[in-house]
Amino acid sequence: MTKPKVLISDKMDPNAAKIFAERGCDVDVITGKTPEELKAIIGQYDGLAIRSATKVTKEILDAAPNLKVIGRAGIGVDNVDIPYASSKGVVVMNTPFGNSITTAEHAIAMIMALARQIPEADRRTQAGEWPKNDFMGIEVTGKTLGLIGAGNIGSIVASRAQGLKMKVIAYDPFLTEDRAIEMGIEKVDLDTLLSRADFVSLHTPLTDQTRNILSRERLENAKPGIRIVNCARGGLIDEVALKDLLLSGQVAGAALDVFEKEPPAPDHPLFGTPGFICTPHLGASTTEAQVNVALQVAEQISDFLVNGGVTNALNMPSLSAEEAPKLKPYMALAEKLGSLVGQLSHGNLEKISIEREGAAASLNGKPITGAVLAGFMRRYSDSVNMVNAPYLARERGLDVREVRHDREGVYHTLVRVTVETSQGPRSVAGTLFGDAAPRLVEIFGIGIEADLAGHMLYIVNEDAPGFIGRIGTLLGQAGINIGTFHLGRRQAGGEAVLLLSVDQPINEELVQQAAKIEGVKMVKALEF
Ligand SMILES: NC(=O)C1=CN([C@@H]2O[C@H](COP(=O)(O)OP(=O)(O)OC[C@H]3O[C@@H](n4cnc5c(N)ncnc54)[C@H](O)[C@@H]3O)[C@@H](O)[C@H]2O)C=CC1
Ligand SMILES: O=C(O)C(=O)COP(=O)(O)O
Repeated sequence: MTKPKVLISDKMDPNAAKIFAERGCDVDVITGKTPEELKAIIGQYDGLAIRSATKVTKEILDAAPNLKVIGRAGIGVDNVDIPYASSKGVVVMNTPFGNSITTAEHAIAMIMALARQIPEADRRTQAGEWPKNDFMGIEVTGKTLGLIGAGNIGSIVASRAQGLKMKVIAYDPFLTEDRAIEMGIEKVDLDTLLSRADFVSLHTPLTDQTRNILSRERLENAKPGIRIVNCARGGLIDEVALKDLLLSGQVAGAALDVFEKEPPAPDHPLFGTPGFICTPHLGASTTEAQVNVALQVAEQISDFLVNGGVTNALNMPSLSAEEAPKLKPYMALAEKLGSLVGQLSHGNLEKISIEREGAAASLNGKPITGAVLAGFMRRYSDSVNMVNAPYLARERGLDVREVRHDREGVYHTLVRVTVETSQGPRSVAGTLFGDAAPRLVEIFGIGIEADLAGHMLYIVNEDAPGFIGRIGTLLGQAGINIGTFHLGRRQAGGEAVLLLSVDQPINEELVQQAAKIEGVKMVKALEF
């Protein structure tokens, strides 16, 4: 049997190459390639081990017919086009915990560096000055630290900051009151956090919800003299606004480890701004963390290529060979239902129930529950997969109920997902056609039949003549082609839902235009 070939395309601890060789893979270490150069060589590899520098785009994936697995030695996978990798059958894995302590420590280092202006004081002292009178710092003891995102890294930062006698408050839609109490922190909304925090530290992935979360408006309305640390992802902060507000004194200091574009241009607006310090994406760069993630990623990739084992995959379930064929379509259904309910629910999400009815009741419920939770939490975390979703849900205090009904209802098999939101319970249900094809059959109490796939538009409206024509015209004028069209309603003339699959992504502007059409109560663009 020929050995699987693996490429390590980013700088990685040498232990990774050693493990690959020991576990039966041929490994090449070729770093620093341009996308064009990578495209030229990627075709020969079965596995790719990366950090954040390699961008695994559609073009790279199209040039990689043999690629079976991508392993990220680290956490964030926003440099990988996961939907496209999934469509090409490429498994994407990360190492969700290997560098979290190290990154949390970097955030703490940034807090201290800001409080005492260490980089500037060092620069001027080494330049021969003795600027003792120019640097009046602040103590962190007794100050309030506001965490945006309290997952793995955020919660480690919280405990370290508590050791420094800071008061910690957090904004995270997935943080329950119980978990907050356990961590000894206070859960608040974002505006409250910004009005109270002396320091803010960001620890979320970059998603549609978190992009520009520290916008100009939010920064302008924050507590005067606030200090900001970002060791998560570029794109979470409006960098130009940050410069203006540092200059005005509204923001007293900012420490960035990550930038919207990396590496940033040499004339980046923030460079040279008083109160601004930065590091070149060093959050994960310690010997300990790099050994951890290199070993883990090499073990995971080689286990997959040599034995078929799946660990920390973001787009594939872990399953035994016997159960797999029967459960696979259920898991696809479950993930779609979880994702739908996650995309349509807002507010404090503390409870989720997964009911299996008819044929589904007799199956192993764990993978189905895992798939629902993975779909549900996907938009909150890069690291969630069907295997770790139940664990993460438990850790975050999400109350997960699994219910089996042996009776058969209208459908021979049914999976129902209900979340308790601050607006009350919201439930969706689906079945399998021909035991293979997942279909949504109910949405918030309204019967409908639809395949949940690709780009979709969900509309709640008053059932009235002429409405569908108006939506069709709007999409047509925007050059959006409708693939499928599904309707449901409570009763004639009552509340109706419309679910469209479309060939192009729907932008926020179009959503706003659709929301203005007469009779429309709610519009949401969905992605599956
Ligand atoms: N600078 C560096 O070198 C490193 C950066 N990172 C980045 O740190 C970030 C956090 O990593 P982990 O803590 O491991 O991830 P995690 O998945 O454990 O935690 C992320 C948290 O953000 C929360 N969140 C999601 N959407 C939110 C929103 N709209 N508002 C507030 N909170 C929201 C989630 O509920 C979750 O608790 C990731 O972006 C990761 O890529 C990770 C390692 C090294
Ligand atoms: O693990 C992560 O998310 C990181 O951002 C670390 O990035 P790096 O591997 O140091 O390029």
